[in-house]
Amino acid sequence: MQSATLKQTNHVTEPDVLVVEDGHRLQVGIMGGTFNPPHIGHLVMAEQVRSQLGLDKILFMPDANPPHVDEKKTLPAKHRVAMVERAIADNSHFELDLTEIERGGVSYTYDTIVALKQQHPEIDYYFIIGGDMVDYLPTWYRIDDLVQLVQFVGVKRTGYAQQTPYPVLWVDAPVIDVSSTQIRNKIQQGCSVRYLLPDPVFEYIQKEGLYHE
Ligand SMILES: Nc1ncnc2c1ncn2[C@@H]1O[C@H](COP(=O)(O)OP(=O)(O)OP(=O)(O)O)[C@@H](O)[C@H]1O
Ligand SMILES: O=C(O)c1ccc[n+]([C@@H]2O[C@H](COP(=O)([O-])O)[C@@H](O)[C@H]2O)c1
Repeated sequence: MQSATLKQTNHVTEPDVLVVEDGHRLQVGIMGGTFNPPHIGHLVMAEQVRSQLGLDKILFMPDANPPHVDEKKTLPAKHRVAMVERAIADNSHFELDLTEIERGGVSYTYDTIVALKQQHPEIDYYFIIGGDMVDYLPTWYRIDDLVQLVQFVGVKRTGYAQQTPYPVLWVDAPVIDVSSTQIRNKIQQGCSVRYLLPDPVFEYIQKEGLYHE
């Protein structure tokens, strides 16, 4: 794939101004999640998808209220946004996107992709999900319409084929068996989480006293 030239603003609350200068469509991945907190599993899968599919960039998009998670258990958006900023700061291909936080309400991916495609018809979007989530795609809001608008990318265990009624592009990546839930539990138990998330994220958690109760 020939790469397109990106021109972007640094203002995180506005969608980036993306200009295709050589006539090629931009290929942009979306890593959506609660990021409570972001961890190396998210970063490894995003980087593997970017590199293996030759995507121009990956948008890290924290959700406002995730469709399948109990709202009361989710940390306020300002903390999750601050942690994502810190987690992706050293990768120039990664970018924070506040589309869902700013829209508020339940973050249905269909609504998000419709909004993004209206703003940027020149971009092809790839929505990245963990292989385990692919089984749940039939439960997603307006999934039959959504698959017409976005290419789903499933990150799978090497050599493990998965069946799905929907078109999913599979990418192999090392299995990093870590989750935000596991990290929250470890912090609460006073157990080390070093190397499970980037140091700047852990420093933020400590500074703000998150997850200790
Ligand atoms: N270790 C991992 N390896 C591959 N994919 C992952 C991993 N952790 C999360 N994901 C994927 O990242 C996306 C966002 O996940 P999310 O922010 O909910 O993280 P999580 O670790 O699953 O959180 P929680 O434990 O709170 O449910 C989802 O598509 C999920 O499948
Ligand atoms: O739109 C839906 O129905 C839908 C259902 C489940 C998950 N999602 C999106 O998938 C991403 C990962 O979800 P989660 O619950 O693992 O944080 C996040 O961006 C959610 O908004 C979307």
